[in-house]
Amino acid sequence: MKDKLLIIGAGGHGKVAADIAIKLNKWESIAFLDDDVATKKCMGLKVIGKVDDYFRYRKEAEFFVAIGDNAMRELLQEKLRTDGSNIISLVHPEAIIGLDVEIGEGTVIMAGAVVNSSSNIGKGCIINTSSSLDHDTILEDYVHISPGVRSAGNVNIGKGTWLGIGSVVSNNVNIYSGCKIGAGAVVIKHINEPGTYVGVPVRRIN
Ligand SMILES: CC(=O)SCCNC(=O)CCNC(=O)[C@H](O)C(C)(C)COP(=O)(O)OP(=O)(O)OC[C@H]1O[C@@H](n2cnc3c(N)ncnc32)[C@H](O)[C@@H]1OP(=O)(O)O
Repeated sequence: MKDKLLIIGAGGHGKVAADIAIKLNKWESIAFLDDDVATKKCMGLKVIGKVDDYFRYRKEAEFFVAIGDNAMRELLQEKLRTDGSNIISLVHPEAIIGLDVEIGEGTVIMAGAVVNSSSNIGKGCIINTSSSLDHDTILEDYVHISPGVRSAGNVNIGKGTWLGIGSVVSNNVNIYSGCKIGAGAVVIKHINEPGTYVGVPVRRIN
């Protein structure tokens, strides 16, 4: 463990990641890297360089990639990893994690989220505020579970899929990689093709 944490991305998602990191009280210093040179501070923490500056800090710091877009987060996290950077995950002290749960590197679990027992959460996932994933969930890498999602037991969610705010997934359902599930949508059957799905129950719109 290193005593410096660099959060990549000083936007809204970066703020929430920083909030968790500060509350965890594990690092002596926490700062941001961001390509917007106009942003000098975020959450009272300094922005000390651009994203590509990670390379010169990679021996002395740990990193968290706080970019909301699943594809961009994947690209950057994989680049950092290839260059030997140490990527951490962040779990809010008021998230509830069941027994026998695995959490991949670069994943964040936010305040009030519940991940129930025997679930396997991939790398670079976002499990957002007050969402719940029930027992035996599998999230592949770089999935985003938005605030307030309710997902039942034995659900599998494919790589890079985004579940919109307040969406609901029934038990024993698989959702394919690269899907967008709209705000408030209800998924009651397997989704076997990438696409954007909305409504109750969901229908594909593109
Ligand atoms: C902490 C945070 O803030 S995390 C972020 C959380 N944010 C979210 O969860 C946002 C979720 N996003 C959505 O629901 C979006 O509407 C998406 C991704 C499903 C679709 O976005 P787009 O592809 O831009 O679709 P667009 O807005 O053009 O809408 C296409 C049609 O689908 C309808 N539609 C879009 N979203 C929904 C929805 N959630 N439920 C029902 N209908 C919808 C639109 O009304 C429109 O219908 P029309 O053609 O009859 O006018």
